[in-house]
Amino acid sequence: MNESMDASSLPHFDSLIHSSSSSSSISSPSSPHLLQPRFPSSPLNSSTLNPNQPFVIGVSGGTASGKTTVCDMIIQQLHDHRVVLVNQDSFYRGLTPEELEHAHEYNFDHPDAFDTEQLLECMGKLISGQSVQLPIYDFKKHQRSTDSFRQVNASDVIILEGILVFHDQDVRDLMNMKIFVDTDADVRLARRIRRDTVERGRDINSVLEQYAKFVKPAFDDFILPSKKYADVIIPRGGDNHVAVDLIVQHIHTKLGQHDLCKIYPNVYVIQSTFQIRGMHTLIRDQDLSKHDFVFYSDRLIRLVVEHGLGHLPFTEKQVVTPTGSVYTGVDFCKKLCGVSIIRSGESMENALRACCKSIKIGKILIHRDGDNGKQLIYEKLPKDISERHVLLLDPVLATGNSANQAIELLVQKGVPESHIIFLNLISAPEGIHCVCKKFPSLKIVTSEIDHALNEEFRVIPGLGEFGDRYFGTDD
Ligand SMILES: Nc1ncnc2c1ncn2[C@@H]1O[C@H](COP(=O)(O)OP(=O)(O)O)[C@@H](O)[C@H]1O
Ligand SMILES: Nc1ccn([C@@H]2O[C@H](COP(=O)(O)O)[C@@H](O)[C@H]2O)c(=O)n1
Ligand SMILES: [Mg+2]
Repeated sequence: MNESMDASSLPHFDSLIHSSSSSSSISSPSSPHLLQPRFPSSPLNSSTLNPNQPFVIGVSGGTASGKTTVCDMIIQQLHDHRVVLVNQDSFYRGLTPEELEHAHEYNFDHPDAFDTEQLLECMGKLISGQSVQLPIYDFKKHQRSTDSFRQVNASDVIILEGILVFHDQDVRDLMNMKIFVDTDADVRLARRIRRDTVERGRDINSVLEQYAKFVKPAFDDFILPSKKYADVIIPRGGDNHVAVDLIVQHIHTKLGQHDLCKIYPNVYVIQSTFQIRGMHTLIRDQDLSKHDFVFYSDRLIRLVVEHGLGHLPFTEKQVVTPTGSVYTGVDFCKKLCGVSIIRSGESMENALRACCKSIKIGKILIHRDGDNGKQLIYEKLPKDISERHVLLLDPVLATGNSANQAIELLVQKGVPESHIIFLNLISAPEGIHCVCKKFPSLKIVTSEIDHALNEEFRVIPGLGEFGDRYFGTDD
């Protein structure tokens, strides 16, 4: 699980640390515990998912690139959320008396300078909603405070910032979003000289010597190679207001989303409006007439289908308008088809036909009461289905067992997983986990994610048997 140390990094590890490594608190890169997964309940590990997990952002970059500045800007703009900042610096190991005597020979830029085990433990607690006391590190004394801590409480957003927060895979796996602050080396060195002489009690010669001996080589060996893990790279750090605004917008969107959308990037819940909530309120009402149930279900289905079509690939197309001007637009994806899971899925066919003229629609029947609870009974699919994008139709996703059976069939027929868009009106979290774990590249588009399944595997609050209510066979 963990990054092993690059052989190329070893020469930069100072002789003092080599010679005293057995007595120093710095662990050997080959310590057996480092080979074990140390924090199994990462937010992306859905089997141990806590539905109220905070959004975790990692911010890395070279020294003095502006990481702390960017984090402060993000925190300021997220003022309507509870946000905490965790600095990797807090987890610097304090130097032993022997190391302190030769502090200028110590490599503070090597991954082993940090207590990553402790960082993982603290992050694990914060992610699971507990408060933690973070160590306070003194850059002048190269020591942690022995009598004071920084109390950090559970939050909606946790920002973990530091030069090497992308180095260790277990730490990376905690993050929902990774930002790399990319600032020119000469700018960084100039800032570092100013900061370290003004704030960290160093003289200019020691800053330059440390930079050449440790900071720059470690940047090349550890920090720069970790840039590839970033989702977003911010050139010019805190000067880049556009990038920071976009990041804050994205975080706002993610915080407003269902937790499952944060975990599974291919799950899309259509943006809720009072119209949509109103229609859901009606179709969930057990006293709604059959006629109205069909009417409002059809309206919602149409919205889901339109939204699903928006996820198909497109090509650029130019047309000439009656004014003689050129309009640059897009051309719809032509190679597509629908597949309905009988019987409820058939209720979605009209909406698909209304949006896509003469679209081919295949059918799959899965019987739920067979030996293993899911048996394929019937299938009729377009012969060239492997060349098409497939809109798979089922208004209610419950356990995900029949959906997986249907998707397996499509994949067997040669449809790439990423060419399948599964459309639902209502999805249960259990069904989403079941489908997304098995088919992570498939997209799910739904109008609402419900609370859970009950002991009879019915979606709660749900709307009862969709097929019976839609086709009038419920009395
Ligand atoms: N855009 C900027 N323009 C000028 N100075 C900056 C800018 N961003 C950061 N600094 C200064 O550079 C130093 C390092 O910035 P900081 O955000 O602490 O970087 P990091 O956390 O990456 O080490 C600080 O003294 C800070 O005030
Ligand atoms: N006792 C220490 C500990 C760390 N450093 C340097 O700090 C840098 C990391 O902090 P940034 O805010 O710049 O990201 C790192 O490059 C270490 O060299 C130190 O000088 N003394
Ligand atoms: Mg900093």
